[in-house]
Amino acid sequence: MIEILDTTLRDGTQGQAVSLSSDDKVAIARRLAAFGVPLIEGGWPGSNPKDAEFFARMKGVDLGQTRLVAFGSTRRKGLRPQDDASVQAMLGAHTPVVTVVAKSWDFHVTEALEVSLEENLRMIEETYRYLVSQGRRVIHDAEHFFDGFKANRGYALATLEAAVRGGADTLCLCDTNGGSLPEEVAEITRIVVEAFPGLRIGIHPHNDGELAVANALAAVRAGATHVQGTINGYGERCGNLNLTSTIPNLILKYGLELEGISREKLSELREVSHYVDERANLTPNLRAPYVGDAAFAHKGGIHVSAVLKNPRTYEHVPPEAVGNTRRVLVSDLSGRSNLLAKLAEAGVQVPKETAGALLEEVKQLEHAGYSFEGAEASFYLLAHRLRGGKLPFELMGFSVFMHANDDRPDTPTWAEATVRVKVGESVQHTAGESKFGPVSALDVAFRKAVQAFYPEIGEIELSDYKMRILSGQESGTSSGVRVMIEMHRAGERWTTVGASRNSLEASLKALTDGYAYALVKAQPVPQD
Ligand SMILES: CC(=O)SCCNC(=O)CCNC(=O)[C@H](O)C(C)(C)COP(=O)(O)OP(=O)(O)OC[C@H]1O[C@@H](n2cnc3c(N)ncnc32)[C@H](O)[C@@H]1OP(=O)(O)O
Ligand SMILES: CC(=O)C(=O)O
Repeated sequence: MIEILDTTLRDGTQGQAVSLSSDDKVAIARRLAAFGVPLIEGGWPGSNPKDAEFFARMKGVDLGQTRLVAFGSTRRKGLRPQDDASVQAMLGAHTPVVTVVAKSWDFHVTEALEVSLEENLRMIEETYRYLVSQGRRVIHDAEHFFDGFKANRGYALATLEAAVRGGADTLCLCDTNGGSLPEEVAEITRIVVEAFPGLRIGIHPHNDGELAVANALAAVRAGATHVQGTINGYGERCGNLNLTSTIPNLILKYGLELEGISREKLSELREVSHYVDERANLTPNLRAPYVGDAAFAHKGGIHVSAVLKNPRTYEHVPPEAVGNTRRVLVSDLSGRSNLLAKLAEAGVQVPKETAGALLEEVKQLEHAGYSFEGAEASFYLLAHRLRGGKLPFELMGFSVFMHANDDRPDTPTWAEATVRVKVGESVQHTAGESKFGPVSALDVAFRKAVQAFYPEIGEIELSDYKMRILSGQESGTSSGVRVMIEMHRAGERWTTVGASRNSLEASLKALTDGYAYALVKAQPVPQD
């Protein structure tokens, strides 16, 4: 049975760009407890008022089977634990479990702590004896254990012995600098497991060599039964062990049982990962194994063709096992299978023989700068048109003027736009203005032209607008651009694409596709 200690709220917040309010910390602790994480390290109460406040707020919170853990360090040199403010703050958090970081590398003892090797051993033993006497379970975080072991094996093992004499029940071996290799971790962990029978041995790897997951798995194979990491791998420098990759590896690949986190619970993994990113105000990693949007996204035509026949051909685990979904991407690397699968998602059945024309057009447009991979609404419209479906309007032309008031520099610039749009048999010629720029003015003019015929477009809002220069085009301001636009209405979101050497034309194409998609989707889909 493997015990997971989540340190997202402590070591995770030591990562660059990771900052959590105490509200965020409470919410994340609740979510992790509902997921079944047995130990949640909430922070260092002696470090800052926010962490102290978090532990005070958590006193009234029921986390079920989950136990909250306070973090701290061994007593300062020359002090009794009873007189050490940091040790007292750990106790003041009133958690049943504490994790204590202690030095195990002789170099660190003399260089960073600036104490003798003997004093460090006393600091460990006395701190733990005191914490245990106060009713705490003590997890010993052996900082730099692997580097320490390689430098001075005898001393590194002596620090563990001091921890055991003090009453620690878990010896967690930390790869603090994150540079160890899996074979070293496996060998050293095995030696420690054999040297301390009956004690729980743990692993706390960092990801500086991008080996944290491999190192955790190596340690577990060598006998470690306690694993420390963070959701999404947040943490100091390159991050901590990513639990969102490690937990499914332990359960699905090694068939191990995890305390509190069952196979069924694993189906919440993607949601937990995105919840924590949302709380931390960080964009989810597209390519995150198991939980990322791309983790089960198939793009190559050959892959899609095979996946549609049997998903195991290109998927190492079923996406639903971790709460993710399979996605088929449409691009210039597509075959007819991609297109057919994408159309089927939208409820449109097309025989494989008639998908050739659509495939050809997709490849031509992608060559011209379009990207349908993330612009599923534009792809849908393209398919609709090629299958003889009518579009609700036709854009016939547009013009844009920018006005700047040179003699009144305090007056903002403003844009004026006109559009000509054919709706049914009627040609509308309308104008719009905006102080927010030419795309906004075009939008005002366009809505004016179309809204009398389709009042529902008044409910549609723009949520995102991205423009980027097309790769491979190094022609300065005359380079082609691609514009991606996201729109929403009543909880539904869709994305469109436009590409051109003229940024306004690309914008207007993506914008009008966005409105057309909403109107076309509202009509019944004609079937072949
Ligand atoms: C591997 C890890 O992730 S360990 C956790 C690291 N996390 C953090 O440091 C975040 C929270 N830290 C803090 O808020 C502050 O650093 C505090 C409150 C802990 C200490 O602040 P300060 O008292 O101003 O000390 P400062 O941060 O400058 O230096 C750290 C001190 O801790 C000492 N120290 C380091 N490790 C240990 C240890 N295991 N046991 C005892 N003392 C330690 C250092 O020797 C140094 O002492 P010195 O001031 O006598 O030189
Ligand atoms: C304790 C800890 O966070 C480390 O050694 O990395």
